[in-house]
Amino acid sequence: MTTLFEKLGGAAAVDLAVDRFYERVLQDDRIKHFFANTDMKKQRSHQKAFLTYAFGGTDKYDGQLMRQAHKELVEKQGLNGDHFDAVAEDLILTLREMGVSDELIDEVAAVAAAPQRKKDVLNG
Ligand code: HEM
Repeated sequence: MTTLFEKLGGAAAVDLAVDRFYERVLQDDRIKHFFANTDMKKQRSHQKAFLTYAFGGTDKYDGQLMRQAHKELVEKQGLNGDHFDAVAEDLILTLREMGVSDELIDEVAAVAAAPQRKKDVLNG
């Protein structure tokens, strides 16, 4: 079975995409404020984590950890579904810009915005 991660080009593709995705997220007025106090290295590792999960490149997804990591953002900064969707949209635009096929983009979108994942991040 070829995973979505492999179809997209594996770790090399994630590394390439992470740079562009990172730029896009930090310029997005809908969500950039969440990263205002996060250092650059952490921000990059965050975008990479997001992408790797979205590409199905890890089996280490831990719902409890996701809840913990975003709990304060939800409670103190009002992180909500619109913000989550904005990040997912930035990911789709990044992949489109990179020339990834619509078919693969649809697959990524389904994984990235999987209901359980969204629920975990938003502490729902
Ligand atoms: C599937 C979706 C997501 C995944 C897999 C994910 C992944 C992670 C992980 C692994 C951490 C803790 C480690 C780290 O800081 O690198 C984290 C923290 C964080 N996440 Fe997410 N995240 C997701 C969605 C979001 C969204 C939608 C936002 C805001 C728009 C967001 C903003 C943050 C911020 C600001 C932190 C704290 C960084 C810090 O320590 O300053 N995340 N996320």
